[in-house]
Amino acid sequence: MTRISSISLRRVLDSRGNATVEADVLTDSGGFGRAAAPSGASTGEYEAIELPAKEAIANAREHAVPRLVDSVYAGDQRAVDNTLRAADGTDNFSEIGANSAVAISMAAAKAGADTLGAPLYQHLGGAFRGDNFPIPLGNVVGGGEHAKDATDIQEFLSAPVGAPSVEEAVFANAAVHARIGDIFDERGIGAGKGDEGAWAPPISDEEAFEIVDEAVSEVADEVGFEIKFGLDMAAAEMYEGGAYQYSDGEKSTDEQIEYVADLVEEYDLAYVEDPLDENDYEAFAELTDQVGDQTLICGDDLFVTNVSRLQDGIDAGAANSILIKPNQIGSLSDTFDAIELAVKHGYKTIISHRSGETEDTTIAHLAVATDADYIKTGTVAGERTAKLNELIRIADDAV
Ligand SMILES: C=C(OP(=O)(O)O)C(=O)O
Ligand SMILES: [Mg+2]
Repeated sequence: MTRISSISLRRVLDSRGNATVEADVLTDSGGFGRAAAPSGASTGEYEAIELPAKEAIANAREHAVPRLVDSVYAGDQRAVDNTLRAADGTDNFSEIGANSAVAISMAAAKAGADTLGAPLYQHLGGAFRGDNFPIPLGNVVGGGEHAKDATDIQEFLSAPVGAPSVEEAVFANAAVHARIGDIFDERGIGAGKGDEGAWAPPISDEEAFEIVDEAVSEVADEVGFEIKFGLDMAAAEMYEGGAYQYSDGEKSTDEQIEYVADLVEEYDLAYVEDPLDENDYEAFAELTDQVGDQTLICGDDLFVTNVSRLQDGIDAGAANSILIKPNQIGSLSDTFDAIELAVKHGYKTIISHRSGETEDTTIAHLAVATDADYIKTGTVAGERTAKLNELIRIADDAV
């Protein structure tokens, strides 16, 4: 009933104005699914390969589409993804492109859900999902690879850990974003916005900590529940010549560990993503040993949603949480495998957008389907609110 009858691939715009791959999957009985690949800027060294959109589309049309159409059932996600892997023939989707692969994989899941008449989160997660919601981590200030002449730290993330509902959490993050804009006005700081819609001010990390801390506690007082904040340090992007390069000087690995541990203490950080280089499991383990009982130490570029890198991290005690980005690995099945391994070992899971996004809402459903602890999908820009609003709709049984 969910047999794939056709697949169309096209170039569409992402939020940075770059071309990305959109896939439409149709089934014999009229089910339809459409999904688009996101794209990273601060990509991990070990991610699956994104090809230029035209090349990814041409290669997928030649190698993957003929194997899927009239043969594979969209409702059988493993079969779809195994076929994509077989059509590609490499470990990292460098032949058909992880962008074509993930778009087809997600579109097939949506076509399967549509044919079955179920919301995507229910098709992926089962009948008992849909009551628990992830805490949204909202990027409110940032720089790094996402904005020029702004903070060294890539993302300062509002974390409404005490919110009674996903809706209130989403609005709390928007209020923190707005309050930070007011503080910039009060201080005469002119701030543009980075790729994800976070403020991108020309200030030091130190001043950003002060401002985010103030905004978070003011909004927490207003809304009446706890809001903390966290960071994505994207430290692999800063690591050069054996040290972490900041605008005001460099830090050795030991100094970086001490700096992050002190920040966790001083600001009671809820979350720290990629505090160290993506090849340094040992330093990650040292930091996790020091502060892992107080905060989440999360691997993004470290794990790249890859079960074998995650297993290495589990063995080394390198973190206590994992960022999950389907396009880092190229298929939903591989994404689920990473989530299952993480959960089995007590890791928290954070489903994430990329800095280049589209209006696609698959990750909102993925987060609910897998009962993820957090979702990181921005705060205010349209391609970010697409996911946040979808979470609100899921909670309202309106999908
Ligand atoms: C969302 C992120 O950015 P990018 O998509 O550029 O990797 C991140 O690093 O977590
Ligand atoms: Mg990251």
